[in-house]
Amino acid sequence: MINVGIAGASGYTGVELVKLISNHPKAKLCAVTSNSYKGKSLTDIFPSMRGFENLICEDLDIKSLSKKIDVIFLALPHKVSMQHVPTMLENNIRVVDLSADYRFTDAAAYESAYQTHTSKDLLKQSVYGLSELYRDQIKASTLVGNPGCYPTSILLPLLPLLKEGLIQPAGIISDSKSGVSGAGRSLSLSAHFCEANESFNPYKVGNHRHTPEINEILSLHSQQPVSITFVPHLLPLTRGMMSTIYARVTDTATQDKIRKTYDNYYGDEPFVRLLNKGMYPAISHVKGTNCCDIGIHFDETSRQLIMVSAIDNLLKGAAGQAVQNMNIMFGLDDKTGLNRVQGPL
Ligand SMILES: NC(=O)C1=CN([C@@H]2O[C@H](COP(=O)(O)OP(=O)(O)OC[C@H]3O[C@@H](n4cnc5c(N)ncnc54)[C@H](OP(=O)(O)O)[C@@H]3O)[C@@H](O)[C@H]2O)C=CC1
Ligand SMILES: CC(=O)N[C@@H](CCC(=O)OP(=O)(O)O)C(=O)O
Repeated sequence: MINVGIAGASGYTGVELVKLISNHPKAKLCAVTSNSYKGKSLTDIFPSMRGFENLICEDLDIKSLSKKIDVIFLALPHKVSMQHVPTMLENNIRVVDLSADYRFTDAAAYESAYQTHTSKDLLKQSVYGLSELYRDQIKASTLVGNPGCYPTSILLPLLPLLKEGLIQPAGIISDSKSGVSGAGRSLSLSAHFCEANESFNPYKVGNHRHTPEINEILSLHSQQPVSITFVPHLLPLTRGMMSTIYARVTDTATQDKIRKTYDNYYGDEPFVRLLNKGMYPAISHVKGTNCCDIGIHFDETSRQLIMVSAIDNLLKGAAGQAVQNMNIMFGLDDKTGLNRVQGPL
């Protein structure tokens, strides 16, 4: 059994992790932490979590945690994770960090979006946790920077085609939409019911913090630096995310080559599903699963490719992918403890 701790269990991704680890056949939930609910049970915080009365939130005390856990999920805000990770690694605790603190290799790119990084040395050691594309590095890693939710929905469709030279690095556009749980559990005006309900709006146009993350990863897999146009929108839904991505193909690309490339990269992957020609994803089809569904439309005349992807932002976009990464780190099958098929909704 893998002994697991979850820091930030009182947040939206933290509580998803609690549910996943509690049902995981090879992992045991040994500790949960919260900043403001210390001493309270998960049932006190989330009345729907019946049966978790004995799971009491504790302080993030690394010495005490190191006696009982092998791995910790950090469902903490950016900048908070980096205060703890160096000591966790020194105490032989493996880390899957859901914040942005260890997603970058280039500290300057991190700092362009999040300001000062205080544990830059560890960026050389951390591995980007996009499970399907970084599996070999994740296997050998003690520190995984779990990808952002928008980056997951954008990189999964783009990376295989970019790596194989089938799309042009210039002029890629992603028009993306997220449910409100993407903003986390703490209160904010834009996540207020009356602001989000029955509405739909773009936000952080031209300056969203995920743009440098997406560009860094795309550029690492491209012949030339990539600078994507990324526009996020807020959907009046609790959970779910969709990205509609536009790219120009290269001269060598054909419909057949594009589909075969996806098949080569994802044919054996349990959680990435390329839909048949003419079929497109829906948020309702991936909600509650760790899946990323992808549908494509290729216009031979204009040489324009449209890729549409859908994920559950709290699962493949956060807690589900984090558990998939833990499975890979500990030599388990990716699917262990994760859903490919929705339960009753
Ligand atoms: N929501 C999403 O869809 C996604 C989120 N992420 C990332 O995952 C992380 C968690 O997100 P999410 O669950 O949405 O956030 P929430 O705001 O819902 O939860 C944040 C958690 O962090 C705890 N916390 C806050 N400040 C501190 C602190 N100074 N010290 C210790 N604990 C602290 C909170 O504890 P308490 O409330 O008890 O004070 C809470 O448990 C973030 O980095 C986020 O960007 C990544 C992908 C998708
Ligand atoms: C709707 C909403 O506000 N979404 C968040 C992104 C989700 C998230 O948590 O970002 P990370 O994946 O980097 O942690 C945002 O736009 O900042």
